[in-house]
Amino acid sequence: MSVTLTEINQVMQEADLLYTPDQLNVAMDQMAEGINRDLAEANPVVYSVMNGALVLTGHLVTRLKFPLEISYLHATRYRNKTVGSDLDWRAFPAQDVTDRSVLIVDDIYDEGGTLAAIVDHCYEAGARDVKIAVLVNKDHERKVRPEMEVHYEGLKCIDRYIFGFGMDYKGYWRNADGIYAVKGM
Ligand SMILES: O=P(O)(O)OC[C@H]1O[C@H](OP(=O)(O)OP(=O)(O)O)[C@H](O)[C@@H]1O
Ligand SMILES: Nc1nc2[nH]cnc2c(=O)[nH]1
Repeated sequence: MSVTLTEINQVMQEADLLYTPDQLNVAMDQMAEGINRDLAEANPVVYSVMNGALVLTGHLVTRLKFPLEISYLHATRYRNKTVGSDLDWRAFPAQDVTDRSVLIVDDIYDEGGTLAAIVDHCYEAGARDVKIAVLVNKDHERKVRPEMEVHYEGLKCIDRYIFGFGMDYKGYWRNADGIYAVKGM
């Protein structure tokens, strides 16, 4: 997909700010409180779902006050586009998670196809327990697995295409320190 810097800059200029950095910090404090409470004795592997979870993971793990391992996996449904399709695994989890506790960290739970596939993969690989932490849960009725539990959720968001704090608009603005909604989307 070709995109110009003019478009990228215009998207930011016209975007609606949904959550400020201060609001994100409060949300991440609350997420960390729950994770510290539940997983302090669990010796978990924390899997950051690339690329979107890169920013959240860095902020979240410094709030966790117990021993853990950090790793990553790369699965993408959107491929820097604004509409998702089938899941493309670009890097499978590397650790042996047999009988381990796993914490999946992702930026956004939208339709849930990504998280559902990752959770299934971890259990198939022998994980004892898989928990999910997301910064944003998009509010709509299109969840592919509505019964899937999200254990640590920072914020709800309206049903628009959002970017910032790890989330992209056509590959850009993952570096924005707030969360924004694209005008008209
Ligand atoms: O709930 P879903 O509808 O499955 O969407 C959520 C996924 O979409 C985004 O990833 P994306 O595929 O855009 O890749 P990225 O992490 O590289 O941005 C996001 O990081 C989640 O992993
Ligand atoms: N950047 C971004 N990625 C997503 N993946 C699923 N939903 C979204 C969204 O609203 N924004």
